[in-house]
Amino acid sequence: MLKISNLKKSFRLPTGERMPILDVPQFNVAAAEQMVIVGRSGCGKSTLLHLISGIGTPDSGTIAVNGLDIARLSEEGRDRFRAEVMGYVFQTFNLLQGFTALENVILGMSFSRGKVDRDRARELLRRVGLEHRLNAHPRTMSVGEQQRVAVARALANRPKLLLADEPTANVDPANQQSIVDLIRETCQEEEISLVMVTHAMEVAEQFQRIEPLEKLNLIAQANKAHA
Ligand SMILES: Nc1ncnc2c1ncn2[C@@H]1O[C@H](COP(=O)(O)OP(=O)(O)OP(=O)(O)O)[C@@H](O)[C@H]1O
Repeated sequence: MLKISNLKKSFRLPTGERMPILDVPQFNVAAAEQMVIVGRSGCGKSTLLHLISGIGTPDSGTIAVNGLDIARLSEEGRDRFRAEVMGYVFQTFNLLQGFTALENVILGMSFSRGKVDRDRARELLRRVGLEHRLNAHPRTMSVGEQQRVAVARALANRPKLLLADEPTANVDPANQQSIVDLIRETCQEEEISLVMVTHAMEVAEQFQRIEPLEKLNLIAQANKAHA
């Protein structure tokens, strides 16, 4: 499902110098596999998810998603491919403030070829415990409630690959587990591959495959050696 090879990414510093962030020789995720990436703050986890989703572009290397190298597509091609094939739970939610919870989830569907399925949107919101908040606007919702809307939106489109960046960072333990259960059950039922970033060890430990980014990323290894 996901095949990464020789992926490199750096950012330009204000001084003009380039700071290398990622050097990942290989990272693969099988169809319907569920795995987590862990690692210290700043080691490049969100950057890696941005590259996989095509929000960012690598300096070099290949990122094959469902057989297509996303790094070779135009920006428009990447946006379309992401809308059709991927779901993304952003660390900062990225909900549209002018729309209700239900509308935000429905909007997750309408950028793809799939037809809008209001019942699925309602069902996903029910499963994250927000059936009473369907018509609420994000600004009137708690941070944890907004996070749950973001999870429902990412699953709305029946993606093939779900990228989830700290999807339980802002919720209490009971809601944390219900979000993890919703994500994992939906991914299992619909054969969605899952790449989840988390700092919560009690979440990570529920997965068979836990990859510390420091192990995948030669830059993080070098930084650790110099620390
Ligand atoms: N657009 C950017 N320009 C310059 N530097 C950036 C940019 N985006 C990220 N970085 C830097 O790249 C490094 C990796 O950032 P990233 O957000 O991927 O880390 P992370 O592992 O997800 O951290 P956290 O666990 O704190 O969310 C950090 O040092 C960050 O400051």
